[in-house]
Amino acid sequence: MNLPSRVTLVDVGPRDGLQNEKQPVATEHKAQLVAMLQAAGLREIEVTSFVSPKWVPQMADNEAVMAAIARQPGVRYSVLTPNMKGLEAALPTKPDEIVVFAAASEAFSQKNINCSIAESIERFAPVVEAAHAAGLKVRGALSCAVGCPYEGDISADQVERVVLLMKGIGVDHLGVADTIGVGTPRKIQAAMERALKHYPLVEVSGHFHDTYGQALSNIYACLELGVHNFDASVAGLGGCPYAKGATGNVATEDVVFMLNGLGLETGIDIDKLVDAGAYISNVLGRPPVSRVGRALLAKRAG
Ligand SMILES: CC(C)(COP(=O)([O-])OP(=O)([O-])OC[C@H]1O[C@@H](n2cnc3c(N)ncnc32)[C@H](O)[C@@H]1OP(=O)([O-])[O-])[C@@H](O)C(=O)NCCC(=O)NCCSC(=O)C[C@@](C)(O)CC(=O)[O-]
Repeated sequence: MNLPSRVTLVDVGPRDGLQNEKQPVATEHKAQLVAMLQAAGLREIEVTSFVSPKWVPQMADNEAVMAAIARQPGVRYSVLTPNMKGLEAALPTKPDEIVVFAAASEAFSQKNINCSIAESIERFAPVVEAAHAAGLKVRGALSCAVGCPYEGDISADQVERVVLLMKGIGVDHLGVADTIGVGTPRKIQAAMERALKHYPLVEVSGHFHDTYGQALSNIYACLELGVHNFDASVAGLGGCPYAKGATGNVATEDVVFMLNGLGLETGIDIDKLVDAGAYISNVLGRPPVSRVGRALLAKRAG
């Protein structure tokens, strides 16, 4: 089987990873995390979100974080914007890309962004148009692509329905997200195939939480389809505020270790990545969730 020879990883740790932290994380630590990720070779980093600070207090310093990052040429910095208010606040901070986020589940859409799927698409349409007018690419995240914490199983038909809605408003890239990590390889492939019916391979990505330990298998299953863009979160940081019990995204270190073993290029230096994971874990006062991170740190310590 021919797997893609090169894989692009978006580290979503600074946003998805930290958004659910109860203790405030200082802006300087967030900026330092971004600096260490780019030093490790990450070329796409999801930095923050322009959402309501009442809903997600940890992201309230979005403007300050965007001002504090030391931008490196060739690195793309993305931010989440759920509505025009978010986009208008984000644009002056000069992101390279914005992310709108819908769900394949009505209940999750209500809990996460306080509106139905149809209303969310209506809200995103002017965001996409304005982002394009500003020369920015728009990624779309599609949450609960295989399962929802409120509705249970989600069918591939439900996924395709929202994929088409996103495509209809001009979203450039479609990220298939297993928000609560219940997906297994064939289910993930079924959801992914619906995205691939409407988006080219290069504009589809996987975003897999590792709650049930399936994320690496799911990434491999997507590689088998030729998908070569994935989100991951350094140190396995994260969890969604609207998906109780869901753990973080698959750890970037674990993904890079697997891809290195498969001989697939990422351009990422795993030792520097482990440093970034150790740094933020130290800030948070707990060991990295990443098994590779923990193993390599233990090896270093002798
Ligand atoms: C979407 C809203 C804002 C709707 O929230 P709402 O309450 O329906 O909005 P509203 O328009 O009625 O406004 C209510 C208040 O929020 C303010 N407001 C309104 N919009 C903004 C904004 N953009 N930035 C800052 N403030 C905003 C607005 O100004 C007003 O302020 P007030 O008058 O009460 O002082 C809210 O539901 C929200 O912020 N939700 C948070 C969603 C979120 O961040 N979820 C986590 C990220 S998604 C995710 O993690 C999943 C993903 C992407 O990783 C993939 C996966 O794994 O599934």
